Amino acid sequence: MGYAQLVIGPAGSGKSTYCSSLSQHCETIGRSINIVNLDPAAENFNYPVAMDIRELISLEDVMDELGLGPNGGLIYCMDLNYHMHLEENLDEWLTEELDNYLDDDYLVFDCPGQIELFSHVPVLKNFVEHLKRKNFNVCVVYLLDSQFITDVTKFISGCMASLSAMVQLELPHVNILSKMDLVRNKRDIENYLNPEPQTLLAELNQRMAPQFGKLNKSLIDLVDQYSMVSFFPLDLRKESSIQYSLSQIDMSIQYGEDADVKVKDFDQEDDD
Ligand SMILES: Nc1nc2c(ncn2[C@@H]2O[C@H](COP(=O)(O)OP(=O)(O)OP(=O)(O)O)[C@@H](O)[C@H]2O)c(=O)[nH]1
Ligand SMILES: [Mg+2]
Repeated sequence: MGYAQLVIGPAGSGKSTYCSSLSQHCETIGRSINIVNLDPAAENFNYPVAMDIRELISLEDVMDELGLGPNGGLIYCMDLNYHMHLEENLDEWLTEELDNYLDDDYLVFDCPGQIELFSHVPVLKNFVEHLKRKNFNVCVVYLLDSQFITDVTKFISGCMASLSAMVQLELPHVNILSKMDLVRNKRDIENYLNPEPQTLLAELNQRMAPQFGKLNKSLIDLVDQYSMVSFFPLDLRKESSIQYSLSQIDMSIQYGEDADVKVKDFDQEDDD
């Protein structure tokens, strides 16, 4: 059994930075972890790259040859079904690369930020099926920028994007609020880490015209029913914060038996 995190989230939400901090953290604690670049548009990394999709396909070539823009080009690059005509397709490339990893190996996939990849295009879904066939326990790590969460409407839109990924990928799912170091007023954010549905609804109603009342109620019910209004704050300056997120993720993919101990290590007090 292998283990994998699929790191997704809106463009610029901090996925690659998270991967590099995680890589450093694991090096510090002497844990083996392999970061995979799945972003054909990526230019440079601050982490050692174990596998790199750019070996297979480059966004620049696709844009040049097919006359696509950056977003269309990226979706093209990522789609397994489009690769039939390539000498080597993504499926084969993955199979070959994954064969280098043994039981118990832990992979972290740094995905591109195009929201289409996890909202309606089946690319990541196919990719996940492939990992499952290869006997990987996979979970989604959805990163949302803390700066999104300064008001309730942005929060709901971030939740909806996360929900698309949950519905489409059907995997264990960990929501993380990234860039906590940028949060000035901690109290604002704390209200959103584990909010009461009723409070959210009241805020939403206050922000919007009265005719949206029913829609707001349905939205909040939906978010509540998927019990997804729960984000872990991640502050990359703090080892304890990285450790805590990692322990939550590990639990969701049943990695390691000492997960309980790791949770206890986290001292919430040092956040203040
Ligand atoms: N202050 C702060 N800045 C961050 C943090 N994480 C990422 N950033 C900054 O946010 C920007 C985007 O970070 P990336 O890690 O490239 O984000 P990404 O999600 O990989 O972006 P795409 O791959 O383009 O979707 C960069 O300027 C980072 O330096 C963080 O924890 N704190
Ligand atoms: Mg990135």
